[in-house]
Amino acid sequence: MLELKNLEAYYGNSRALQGVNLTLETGKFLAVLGRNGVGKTTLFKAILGLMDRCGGEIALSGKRLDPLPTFKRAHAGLGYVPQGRGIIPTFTVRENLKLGTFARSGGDKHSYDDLVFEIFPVLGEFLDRQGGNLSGGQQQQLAIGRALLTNPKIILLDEPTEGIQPNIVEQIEEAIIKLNKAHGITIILVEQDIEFARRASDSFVIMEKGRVVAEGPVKNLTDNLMHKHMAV
Ligand SMILES: Nc1ncnc2c1ncn2[C@@H]1O[C@H](COP(=O)(O)OP(=O)(O)OP(=O)(O)O)[C@@H](O)[C@H]1O
Repeated sequence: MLELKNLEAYYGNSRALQGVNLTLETGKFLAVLGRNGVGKTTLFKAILGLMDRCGGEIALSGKRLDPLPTFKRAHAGLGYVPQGRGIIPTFTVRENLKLGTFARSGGDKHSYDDLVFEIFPVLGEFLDRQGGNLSGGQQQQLAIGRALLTNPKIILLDEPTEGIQPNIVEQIEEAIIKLNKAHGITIILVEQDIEFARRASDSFVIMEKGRVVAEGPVKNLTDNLMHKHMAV
């Protein structure tokens, strides 16, 4: 279980997260929704230890993560697929994937090495191609593959379908759902594509101005709520 208690995060003196409380059971799928600039990416960065200043508590399976540096949070089981994918363009696909393995904890037996190429065969075909020469959709697959190679318990995905051509969007969505449903990986997804969020997730939170303003099981994610809190 992942638990956030009164999580705050600051850019300088500006408080971008205003005390977020959240509980996510192992193996579940949570969608984090909200307009641009409400703090969704900041929430991910705070969970991962990528903010300069935070307050509150983060615990994974009862173990406090908030005192730990980012690499130890990765060892504890947090995988990240950042907005914009974060592929190193001059590294090959093989080298980009290798980066994921550096974030594993030693002696970890459970490995998704084969699964990466099973769900994204194109990565196996393009192992020696530079990351920067892949299409946007292929780069997104690479970013998800790299996160999988960290052997995560939870993957945080920040707008994985943003700017991706429609034929690959479907593959990426199905892969994310499979990682959750077939492999038991807990997923937290930031997404503007509400239909994907509805289809894939068990529960949702909607953020405004650094706070959670609505939450519940996904069946309660009504059109009314969407209109009230999102630009649809
Ligand atoms: N590096 C930064 N320095 C200062 N303020 C920032 C920085 N990054 C984000 N912010 C501010 O923090 C707030 C939350 O931004 P954040 O990127 O977390 O929102 P978001 O919900 O992820 O939006 P988007 O959907 O556009 O990615 C915004 O007001 C934003 O302007």
